[in-house]
Amino acid sequence: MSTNNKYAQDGPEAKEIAQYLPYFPFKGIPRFYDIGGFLYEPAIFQKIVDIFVERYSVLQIDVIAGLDARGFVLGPPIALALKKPFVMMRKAGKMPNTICSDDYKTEYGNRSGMTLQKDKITEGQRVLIIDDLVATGGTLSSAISLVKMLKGTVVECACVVELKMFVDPPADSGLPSRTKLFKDLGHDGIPVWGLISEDVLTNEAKLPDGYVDDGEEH
Ligand SMILES: O=P(O)(O)OC[C@H]1O[C@H](OP(=O)(O)OP(=O)(O)O)[C@H](O)[C@@H]1O
Ligand SMILES: Nc1ncnc2[nH]cnc12
Repeated sequence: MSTNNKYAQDGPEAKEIAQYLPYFPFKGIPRFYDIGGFLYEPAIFQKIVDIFVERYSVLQIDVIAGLDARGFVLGPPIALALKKPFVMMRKAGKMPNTICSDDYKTEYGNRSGMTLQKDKITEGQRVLIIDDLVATGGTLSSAISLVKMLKGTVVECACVVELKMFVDPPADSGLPSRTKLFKDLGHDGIPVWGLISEDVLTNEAKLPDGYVDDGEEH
């Protein structure tokens, strides 16, 4: 069974939503995409949820997993609409009785393992993973590992934003490759879907005078 492919990446709906996803220099990178933009616009937030619900309403899913922290904002309304259980994949040390992935890297930082409570996925269950954005794929890889540790199957990883520059960058670019990372970890073949890519994310935030990048990691 496959997804409902009505909404193409960077299609008209994606282009509209992209206007509410500003970017600015933060955490030491030039383009940090801020989901706070669309969360502030109920009609746009609702549109995103509706698009995800439509895409996955035709797929057999047992559990929806959201990633700490921004996947916790997007996952629950989608899980409620699809009437599926929602499980949290949290950064280490936050929940009892967990399994833990290996440490992983994001576009701008190193992370200790991601965790999941042991009883939240059972053997053979079909899991949809949800996050706001995929860049290097380090975070999604940790989530996929957790599902595999509990013998579940990841049906897809779904994100509002997919930064395509990391999918298969030229060797001389210096960028990490998501394709290589997934292959090295045995995750190749697991689908990743993003509604919006950097190609249409053109809303550069106007920075206030005196703006400083006070993000956690540099
Ligand atoms: O594909 P990657 O390179 O791994 O980057 C993507 C991840 O980075 C951000 O999370 P972050 O760890 O900054 O956590 P936050 O949601 O708490 O800000 C984002 O929400 C994704 O989970
Ligand atoms: N460019 C980016 N913007 C927002 N969150 C991110 N997480 C990893 N890369 C990111």
